[in-house]
Amino acid sequence: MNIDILLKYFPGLTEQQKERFAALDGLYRDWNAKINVISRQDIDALYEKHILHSLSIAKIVQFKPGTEVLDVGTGGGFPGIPLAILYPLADFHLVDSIGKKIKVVQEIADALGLTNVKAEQARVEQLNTSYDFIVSRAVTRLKPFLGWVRYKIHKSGNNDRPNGVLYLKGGDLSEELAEVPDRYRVYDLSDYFDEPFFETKKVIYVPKK
Ligand SMILES: C[S@@+](CC[C@H](N)C(=O)[O-])C[C@H]1O[C@@H](n2cnc3c(N)ncnc32)[C@H](O)[C@@H]1O
Repeated sequence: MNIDILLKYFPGLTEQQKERFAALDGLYRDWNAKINVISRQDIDALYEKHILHSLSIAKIVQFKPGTEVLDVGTGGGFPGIPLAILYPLADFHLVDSIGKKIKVVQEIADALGLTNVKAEQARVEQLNTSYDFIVSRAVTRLKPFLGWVRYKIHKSGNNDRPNGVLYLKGGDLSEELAEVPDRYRVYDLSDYFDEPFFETKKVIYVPKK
């Protein structure tokens, strides 16, 4: 598998970024055979459905050096690992409540030489740390999620958008969005990516109050 689909949307990748993204195919195939972190039928679509989907957050906010990012319920490292490759000067804390998933994430970060990733087995509710941005995909409904992370976002930052939550979601979100305060913005990923996979995909951005 090759990284052409990433280069189509992120043409300015450095050699080191290209090498790291290219290495993910083998790393995820090996680790997924031992510990299931990606559904088996999805592994062939790793670059589109997992890596590019994770990177879609970069179409909404470009993390400046020193930005602190928490990935809640990272599973096998999504969206945190692809974002950490794209933004080597930002710091990423990837947490999941399941230890064996965190083991895979740590092994992959180590194999890539990613020094800006800290992977930790933790429930997000137990963390006492705070961040500029909180990213996530497929963990829970927005309302309880915003409750979990409410006091974990720094007041101010130096990015082009105010600090907040960037949540990757799909499908009809009208019920879910009706439950949360209306300061969110919805970005349709079909505006950024041509592939049918992105037709129903969105980034929900909720700036800190
Ligand atoms: C469906 S998986 C998604 C994994 C990854 N974000 C992705 O999109 O591929 C949801 C993950 O959230 C984790 N999770 C659920 N509740 C959590 C919590 N309160 N704190 C930390 N992790 C949690 C689960 O262990 C699981 O690995």
